[in-house]
Amino acid sequence: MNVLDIRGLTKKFGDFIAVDNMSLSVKEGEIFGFLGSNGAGKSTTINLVSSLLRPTSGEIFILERDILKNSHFAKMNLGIVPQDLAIYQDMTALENVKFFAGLYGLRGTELNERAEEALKFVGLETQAGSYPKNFSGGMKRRLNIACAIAHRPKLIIMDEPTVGIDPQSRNYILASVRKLNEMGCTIIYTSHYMEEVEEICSRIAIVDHGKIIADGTKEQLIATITDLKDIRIELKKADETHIELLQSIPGVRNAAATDNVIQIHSDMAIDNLGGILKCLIDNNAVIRSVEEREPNLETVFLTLTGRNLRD
Ligand SMILES: Nc1ncnc2c1ncn2[C@@H]1O[C@H](COP(=O)(O)OP(=O)(O)OP(=O)(O)O)[C@@H](O)[C@H]1O
Repeated sequence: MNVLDIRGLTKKFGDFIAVDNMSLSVKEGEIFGFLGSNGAGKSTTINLVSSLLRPTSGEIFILERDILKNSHFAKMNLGIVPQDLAIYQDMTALENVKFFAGLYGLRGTELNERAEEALKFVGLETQAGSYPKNFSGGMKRRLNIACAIAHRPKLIIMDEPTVGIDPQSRNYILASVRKLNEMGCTIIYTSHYMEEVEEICSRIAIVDHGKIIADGTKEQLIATITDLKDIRIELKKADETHIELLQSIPGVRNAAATDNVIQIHSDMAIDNLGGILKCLIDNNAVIRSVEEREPNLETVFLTLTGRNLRD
């Protein structure tokens, strides 16, 4: 069964098209990665699925029911972990979870039990009576997750839940995603951290300018670009001139710099590493290291969008 179906979804803000005729299906049991750079349209899509925004056109189905015609059903089956923390500082951790679970219609003993269960799930049971203002960023994120899962939704959408938190909390959140999935939840996980998506997602869609430009397992996506090699050259100082010159070398499909690391995707069949290094040296670059890698998801993203994920 499809837990989510998006058909021909478009959202315009004035003349600007944030989501452009998008179609997408997520099957029960998937951890579905929704990958895109800043402004690609991920959050707008999530806001449409959670009915915070109304589509300009198109349809959305949760568990095969149109969300506009079955708004209560859609709400009960959906848990959203928003990008911006949605927790109240002046309520305790437990009160926060109870408040959100209450919005989904839970009452009485069931409300108390589910709220405590959700707090335990994110490892905050000993902090039930504490106020989030005293929490670390990672603890706040975990509380945010507890608020979204207490009503036991079938579909959980997490919008960049690991932004700006410590590695320990990040690992905790990734483990929670897996555990929720094992418990039967379907997860949509948006991120612009490629490694996370590669690590936990069974299927990945790449979104760019409001469109899905690729959709498949990691292996399927990589198989679309296996004729490319990935060369990384760390320089003392990289600048735009280097990028422009490299782009004119035969075989180089694209080159981009992040900090002082130049990433080049080049035709596997053309032996041009010597030429690339010579070009850099001739243009006064000081080379710190050179590495050639197998193609990965990042290669796919860069090839398809012409940009690094975190530009
Ligand atoms: N309410 C709004 N009014 C006008 N433009 C908007 C509105 N909301 C979003 N946009 C624009 O729509 C585009 C998509 O934004 P969106 O937040 O969906 O991207 P995103 O992929 O979630 O990016 P990020 O990773 O930064 O959250 C952006 O260019 C954004 O500026």
